[in-house]
Amino acid sequence: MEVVIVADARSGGELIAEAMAQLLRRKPDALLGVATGSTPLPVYEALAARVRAGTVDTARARIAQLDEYVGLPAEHPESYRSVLRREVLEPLGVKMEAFLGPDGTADDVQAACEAYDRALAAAGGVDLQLLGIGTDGHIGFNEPCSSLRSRTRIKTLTEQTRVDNARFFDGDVEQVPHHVITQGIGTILEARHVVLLATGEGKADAVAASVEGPVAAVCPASALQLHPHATVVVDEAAASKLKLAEYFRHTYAHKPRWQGI
Ligand SMILES: N[C@@H]1[C@@H](O)[C@H](O)[C@@H](COP(=O)(O)O)O[C@@H]1O
Repeated sequence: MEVVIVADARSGGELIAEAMAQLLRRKPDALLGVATGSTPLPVYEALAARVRAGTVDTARARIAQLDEYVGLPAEHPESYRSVLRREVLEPLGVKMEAFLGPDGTADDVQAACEAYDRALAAAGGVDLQLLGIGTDGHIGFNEPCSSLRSRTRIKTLTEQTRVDNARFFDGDVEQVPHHVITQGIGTILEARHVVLLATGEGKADAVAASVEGPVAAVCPASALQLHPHATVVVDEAAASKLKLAEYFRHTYAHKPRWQGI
């Protein structure tokens, strides 16, 4: 696992967008796994700026969804499908035909989850999966004690996550669904490169537990320690509880630049 400490969210966005751009230059039909939440927005903005500047071509890029609310119609403005269309696909100029996501309104939710795992595999697997992190260490919607080998499935949100996400539902926690579909931790770990971005002091405890704590289901993001190519990009505030911060700074500062992240 590589930890990169950046000055601020904007620099983190630039760093990860450049990694995505390099991937797309190498593999124009790369499958990018994307996350919702406010943290990844600087990544999408920086990548969209490259598309507008003509330094990266997304004509053949494909986008895969990480998680979804159960029961929200696809056209609901806060369904993650709508959010991703608005914040990722449209700015990047990627068409819905190149989008993969689970059906949050399926009658048979379990079948929809299994179908999504099959669709990801049939698409050749995710090349780069971008993740945020919940204050409790969740990735996707894999709440604490999710199996470290879990597949895409239905989960019940903790109250804390519903409260955290109420800001997208007029601040009204009652509107936040209780159930979600999320790629499992095992599914996420199949991506060729996993990149987690965390910014702000509120994520400092979760980052420290994930990076320097034991691999434990109680902190789902700690599963990234098992991935052969995992990058954790954190701003100064999110890095503030890392005991090995100086070591991470030193190793990244002396890394051959051609290696990228
Ligand atoms: N399912 C999403 C996660 O994928 C995201 O990482 C998390 C943190 O969101 P934010 O980046 O806004 O703090 O929110 C939700 O729970």
